[in-house]
Parts: sequence; structure tokens; C-alpha cells
Amino acid sequence: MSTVAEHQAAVRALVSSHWRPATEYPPLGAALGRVLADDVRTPIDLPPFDNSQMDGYAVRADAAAGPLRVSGHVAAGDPITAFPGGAVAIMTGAPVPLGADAIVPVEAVGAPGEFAAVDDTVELPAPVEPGSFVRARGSDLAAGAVLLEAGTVLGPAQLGALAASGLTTVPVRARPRVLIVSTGAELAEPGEPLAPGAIYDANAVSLSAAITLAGGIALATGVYSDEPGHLRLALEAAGPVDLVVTSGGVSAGAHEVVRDALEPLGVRFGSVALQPGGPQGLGAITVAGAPTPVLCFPGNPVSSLVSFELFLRPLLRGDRPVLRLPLSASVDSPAAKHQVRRGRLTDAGTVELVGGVSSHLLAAYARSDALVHLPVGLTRAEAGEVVEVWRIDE
Ligand SMILES: Nc1nc2c(c(=O)[nH]1)N[C@H]1C(S)=C(S)[C@@H](COP(=O)(O)OP(=O)(O)OC[C@H]3O[C@@H](n4cnc5c(N)ncnc54)[C@H](O)[C@@H]3O)O[C@H]1N2
Ligand code: MOO
Repeated sequence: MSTVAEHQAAVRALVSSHWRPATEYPPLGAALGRVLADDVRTPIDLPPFDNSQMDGYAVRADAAAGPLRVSGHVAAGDPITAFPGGAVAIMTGAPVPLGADAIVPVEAVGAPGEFAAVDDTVELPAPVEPGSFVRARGSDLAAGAVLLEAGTVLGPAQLGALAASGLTTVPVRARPRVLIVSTGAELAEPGEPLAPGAIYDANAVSLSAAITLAGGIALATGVYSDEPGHLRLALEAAGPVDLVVTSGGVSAGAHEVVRDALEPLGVRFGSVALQPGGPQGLGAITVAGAPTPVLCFPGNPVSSLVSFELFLRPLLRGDRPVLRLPLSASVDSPAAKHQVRRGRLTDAGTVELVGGVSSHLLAAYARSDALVHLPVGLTRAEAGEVVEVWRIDE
């Protein structure tokens, strides 16, 4: 039996030895959620020039005592000018005139929005600190410095920072194409009539959604049969993909379609000290003429998704946010297994378990926003005991 860490390492080694993503250069508007392929440096200082943080007056701090003549007016978008002395009325974002070194907010001098006219005088109420309310050139980031590191997932702030640097395209990793094959003779497509003994295929949809949210391109198919030949046919008919994920057919039953079809091709099956998600398979098979990694997840719907979270998502998307939170109630756990329970964060700052241990409890999973980790060796945790929690509510 492998540990979770051993299986994670095996999956990482397998996937990374086959999937070497090409670099693509989408425009920023099409790069949301993509993963940076290389470090990106800003070609310009951010901000590109000293500018005012406030609507107010630009002054020289060492010459700001007594009445000051208003010597000009600059707004955002105006060119950079030399400081003529006195006080220059200045708007937020306008370039600080060269030679001025501080901004006094307008409300410190008079009413907000009311500026003295050029040639009028203003009197400042207090001494001024050099640099106050000046947003210095390069104070966010200097030209040439790394703005975002390879591996960063591009969200609103990251894309905004690239745009602020004047960049129009960004190097991102090609999205992995993942073929999801859910198996089992008992499965029916949602929408079909449900025959006695049949259940609807949840995993094709849940794993596709998980892959898509993790930045992959999900291609899903169902093999609703226990015939290994049918699974091999489905794989032979598939176009080129970077990875295959199967669900079901891996444990100890008489009809284990995935194991029966893929074990002869060299895929290894075994147990991981994990619940849910114990039975696992991994290896490489030929798909569309190319050696392609395959991960075989157990069919129970919770087991499939938990397997994805522990073994595949970190490779595609990085780690989930990890919290350490007290349990809202006590819980028992098998000493020999790393147990992953579904949970919900509470307003009290604790995590409460949702539903029981069993891996068919998908509706309970659907009400959860966290995974609660109870490691090997832990047999019981009391209410208030702090445990590792992964947020999964993205
Ligand atoms: N004698 C043993 N029996 C089982 C063991 C074991 O060690 N010894 N392990 C159990 C564990 S743990 C798991 S997990 C499952 C894994 O089973 P399989 O991967 O072979 O999956 P199936 O038997 O095909 O299905 C299990 C369960 O999940 C339902 N299922 C399957 N696919 C889907 C789908 N796409 N959508 C919704 N539900 C699905 C299926 O109907 C079964 O109820 O084995 C245990 N047994
Ligand atoms: O390992 Mo199974 O995945 O517990 O339910």
C-alpha cells in the first residue's frame, strides 16, 4: 500500500515525464485563468512617473511655510513640467512637477474641491513632510523587475498588472487536453430513463468540471459496459490527448473493466492509504499513436473527486488554499488511512463536517466548501482540535 505522498510523487513523475506544455501567447483579454509559462518582467516603471495620490497642492516641503502663491494647475494626463515654486494645484494621478516633493490635500487647506485660482495665495496649516502623498515612480515595481513568476494563475489583479505594464500578450502554458472516461455497466446518461439497478453517471460531469476549473480542456466519454474490449475501443478511437483519467472499475470485483483492460497494457493498480480514494491505478498507454499517461480513479463519486483534488489538481493548478482550523465537533478516523472528510467553514471560525464518511455521499459534498484532512495515525480528534483544511470553493 502506498502513502498519499508516494502516490502524489508517482503521479507527478508520470505526468511530467509525458506532458511538457507548449507556450502560447494569448492576448490579455483571453488569458483569464491561464497559467504563466515564464517569468514576466515589467518593461516600464510602475507607476511610470511621480504622481499625486491626492487632489491638493504640490509644494517643496522645505519652502512650504507662510503664504504660498498658486503658480499653476496640473490634472491627470497633463505633461510633466518644472515646478515654478509656490504651490501648484494638482489632481490625483497628475505628474508631480519636477522640483516639488510633497502634496498637501486640498481639504487641509480649504473645502474639498475648492481650489485657489492661479496667483491667489494659500496657507498650509502645518509643516509638510517631504514625499507625503507622492506616489513615486517605480514604487510599485521598477522597470525590468519580475512582475509575475512562472506558474502564476492569471486572475483579475495579475491581468491588470500586465495591462498596467503596457503588455498586450502573455506567455501561458498550453492547456492540457484530458480525456475523461467514466466506466460501469450500471451507468446511464443524465436525461435517459433510469432502468432498475442503474444510476446516472455523475463522474463524467464532475471530473470534466474539475478539469476545466483547473485550466484543462476536458473531453468526456462514457463506457457503460463491463467489457474491457469496449474500453480499449474507446481509447483507440480517441484523438490525441495529454492525459486520460478513468473512473470506476479498479477495485476487487469480478468485473473491473479498467483494471482488466489496462493492466495487460502495463498500467499498475494498487491501494493508497487514503479514504476515500483508496484504489488507484497509473501508467502510460498508447492513445492516437502517442504514449499518454493514464490515471485510474475509483468510481465512487466522492472518491473520484477527492482523487482529483489530491493527485491531479496540484499538477494543473497548484495547491488549494490551506487553513488550520478547529473542528466544531469530535471525529473518529481510521489510524491506517489518511481520511479526507467534506466540511464547511462556520462563522465561528471552525470547520464542521458535512455528511458521513462514505464515498457515495455526493450531495453532501455538494454542500461543502472544504476538505478536512485527518492524517494517518490519528484515530480521534476532539472538538476544538486544529486540523488541516483545504478550501475548495473557487
Ligand atoms: N471487496 C472490496 N470491495 C471494494 C473495495 C475493496 O477494497 N474490496 N474498495 C471499495 C472502495 S474503497 C471503492 S472506492 C470502490 C472502488 O470501486 P471501483 O473503482 O471499482 O468503482 P466501481 O465498482 O465501478 O464503482 C464504485 C461505486 O461507484 C459508482 N459509480 C461508478 N462510476 C460512477 C459514475 N460515473 N457516476 C456515479 N457513480 C458511479 C458505482 O455504481 C459503485 O456504486 O470499491 C469498493 N469496493
Ligand atoms: O477508497 Mo473508496 O474511495 O473509500 O470509497
